[in-house]
Amino acid sequence: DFPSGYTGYHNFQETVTELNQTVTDHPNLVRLSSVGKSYQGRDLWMLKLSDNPAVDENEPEVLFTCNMHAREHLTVEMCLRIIKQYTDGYATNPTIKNLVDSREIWIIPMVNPDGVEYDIATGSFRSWRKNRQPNSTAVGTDPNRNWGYQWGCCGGSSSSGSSETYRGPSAFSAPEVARIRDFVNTRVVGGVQQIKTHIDWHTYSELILWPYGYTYNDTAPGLDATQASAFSTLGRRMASLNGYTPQQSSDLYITDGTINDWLWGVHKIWSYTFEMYPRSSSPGFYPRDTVIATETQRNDSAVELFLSYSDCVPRIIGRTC
Ligand SMILES: NS(=O)(=O)N[C@@H](Cc1ccccc1)C(=O)O
Ligand SMILES: [Ca+2]
Ligand SMILES: [Ca+2]
Ligand SMILES: [Zn+2]
Repeated sequence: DFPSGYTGYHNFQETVTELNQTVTDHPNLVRLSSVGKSYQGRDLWMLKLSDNPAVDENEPEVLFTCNMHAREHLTVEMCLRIIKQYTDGYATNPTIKNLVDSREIWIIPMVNPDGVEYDIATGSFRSWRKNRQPNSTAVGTDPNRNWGYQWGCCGGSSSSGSSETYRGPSAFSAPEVARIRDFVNTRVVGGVQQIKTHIDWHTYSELILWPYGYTYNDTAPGLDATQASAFSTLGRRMASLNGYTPQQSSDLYITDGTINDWLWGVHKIWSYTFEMYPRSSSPGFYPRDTVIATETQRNDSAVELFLSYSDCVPRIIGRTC
């Protein structure tokens, strides 16, 4: 489990308990389901947050994914913060009520439960990143290099099983990735993808990143200048609210097979990565639990702005949808 100084972070079971408690406390706002199983058989839990949550209403849908990388424990706390903010705040905050009533928000707080449990199993952190799926030479596929848009195209991932950025033997070979793919694919209703926007939460560096990651070019097939402008305008506006640095993800380094590139490339979902606190390698992946409240609440206004534009991101540059 988490060592002393870090017990405020949620392990897999504590996350499940928190989700179940949310259902108990707010049965008219949330519905809990699993999108399937991790490699080692843990449920990939997903909470739906909306009015009439048992009904598929014609409302823009939003996806939040957290803890794809095992050691990035602050990110599960970010998903739990969003859940708390938009359930506990519903009765008293009209802005929150309006957003919950007019959107359907899907939250997957722990994308990589096997990796999380492995990272904390000995009581000392192991700096584990990947999932726990064996490969021909080692263990672990990087879930953020295993998506099937421009998979392995461009030197933004590794073919070596021991690498931290191992892309897997094929796209979607990681069960955790395949299960989220399957869920997103079910949200194509009448030929229209219902999910409009997405944030994938990572640590660290305090960045807001948008596609594409596989090319340095600002525009590329399926991402024109207007769309690039909408991505950067919303990205910059959110960065002004949380103090992170906004940039196209390839300005950081080239990546291929990321969730962002697949969600945009295949589904035209406005997909961002937020790299949370800290800015640098001290304390890097392992800030003590005393920072959780501050560093999750730091994103409250950016998340609110994001949800407000989730019906039509190009509205931020004066376009209609
Ligand atoms: N969280 S991190 O340390 O793994 N960094 C991320 C950064 C990242 C995330 C999404 C697109 C491009 C780059 C990564 O997947 O490499
Ligand atoms: Ca609804
Ligand atoms: Ca819907
Ligand atoms: Zn990460």
